[in-house]
Amino acid sequence: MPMSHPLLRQQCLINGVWQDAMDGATIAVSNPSTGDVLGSIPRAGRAETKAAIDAAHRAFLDWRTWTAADRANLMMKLHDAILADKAELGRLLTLEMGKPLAEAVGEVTLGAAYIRWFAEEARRVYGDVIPSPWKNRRLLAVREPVGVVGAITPWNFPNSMIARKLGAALAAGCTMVVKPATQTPYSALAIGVLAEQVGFPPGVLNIVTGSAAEIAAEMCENPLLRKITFTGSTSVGKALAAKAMAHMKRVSMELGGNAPFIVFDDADLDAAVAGAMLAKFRNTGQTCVCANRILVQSGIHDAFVERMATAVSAMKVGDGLQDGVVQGPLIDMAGVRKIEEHIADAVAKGARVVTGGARHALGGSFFQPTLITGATSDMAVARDETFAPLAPIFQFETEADALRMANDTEYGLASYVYTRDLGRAFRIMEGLDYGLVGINEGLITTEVAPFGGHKESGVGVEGSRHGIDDYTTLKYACIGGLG
Ligand SMILES: NC(=O)c1ccc[n+]([C@@H]2O[C@H](COP(=O)([O-])OP(=O)(O)OC[C@H]3O[C@@H](n4cnc5c(N)ncnc54)[C@H](O)[C@@H]3O)[C@@H](O)[C@H]2O)c1
Ligand SMILES: O=C[C@H](O)CS(=O)(=O)O
Repeated sequence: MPMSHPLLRQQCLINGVWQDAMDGATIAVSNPSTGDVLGSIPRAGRAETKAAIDAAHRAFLDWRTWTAADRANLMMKLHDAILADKAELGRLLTLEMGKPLAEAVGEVTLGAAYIRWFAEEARRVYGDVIPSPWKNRRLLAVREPVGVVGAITPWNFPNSMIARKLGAALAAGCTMVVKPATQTPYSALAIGVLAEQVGFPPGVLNIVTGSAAEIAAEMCENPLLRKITFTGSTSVGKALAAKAMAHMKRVSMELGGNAPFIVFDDADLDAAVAGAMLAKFRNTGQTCVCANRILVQSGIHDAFVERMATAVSAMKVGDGLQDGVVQGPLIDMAGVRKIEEHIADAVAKGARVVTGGARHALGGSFFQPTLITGATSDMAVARDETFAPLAPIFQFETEADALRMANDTEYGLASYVYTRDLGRAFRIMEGLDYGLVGINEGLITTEVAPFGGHKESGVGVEGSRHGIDDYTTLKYACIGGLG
């Protein structure tokens, strides 16, 4: 019996019609806190995805003719509807993903903010009137919507990762086919419910759940689909980008991270500990911008470890719907095995567990928030994205050591530095090879600022005044015969 929730839909949304997979196949969706089955979703594949792309193309031919102001007005109705239902959307998100309810409602609020931001940006998609080199011609460069967009999104932020793509796409005049993560489909489907309620025309937003490989293959190969935007792991993103480029699709890739969190001797200790707790343990350590390595200068090291150990051991672990819980379960047992591997590898190479280090007494995929010291660059935790509540402390001596250690990774998404020396703050910010830098701040994401990675953390930028560009194309018009 599926759970009771006012925004629960257990079908795909294609051309404004809620529908099952053509062969009736389904996939169960479970609550990671309890293991209970919440419901199911269609196991759709290529045929359903083709139908969704066809619908999105037909809708695009009309949606692109709407004025930017009319698109923006409808987007603001979606923004208002999301905020009006943020409590229920947050509860649904916690049920399917496990994050603490306050974080879930915060994510829904951020998702609405992306929709509002791009509703405002819709009317600022400017082109150029170019000074002509010819007396009898006039030159224009016009920004137009790229067309039908395929979006594939992760489980860790099942609302805001869709909203920051959907907002930019709708504002630019594009239509979309979304494939949400199989573990967390209901937040996406709930956005579909609200879009339908506020009056988005059928086919503007389509949501297809099921076989990731089959759905992605249709997105890559279907000539009516012009762009693929992906948020997820670097390994999947690289493979998907290669397939998409084989068919000359535009691609945006928001991929994995391995954020350094640098603390200098002159840092405000309390602020640095508070920032490290946010950057490391938000979403139970399952964010792309999580501090994966905490680099602490030797002079402040012991004091930092003592304060951090107190904060880490004080966190309440449990079902995200329970009051006071700040750490939920990992999404699945694969996540548990990965943190166990990282801890075992680190200890075998000389690290010390200060607090945590084992599965939580609650069982299932709950894990003790863990702090280790004596971490070194030869450890797995230094090279791979842990994506779990594990805080490894590395020690460094000089500014040059800190930058070298921080940049010693193929990733380049988020980074953080705590210092009260302004010159040092700029030297480190300018030396970090990352798309995002938090200076004396551990949580920096906002819809108004650009979000995108360097190196193997991705291609493209989401949010900010730049985020809409990837959903447009430039057309050059040369008007001659003017006598
Ligand atoms: N840079 C960012 O903005 C950002 C944001 C959130 C998460 N992430 C990254 O995402 C990862 C965690 O999310 P995840 O576990 O859902 O990632 P994932 O790559 O396993 O899955 C992401 C999406 O891709 C789909 N997918 C899986 N295999 C596929 C395939 N072969 N072809 C096409 N699609 C496929 C999944 O169903 C899901 O919808 C982490 O690495 C995290 O850093 C990055
Ligand atoms: O996991 C990656 C998300 O982009 C995290 S954030 O909420 O956008 O910072």
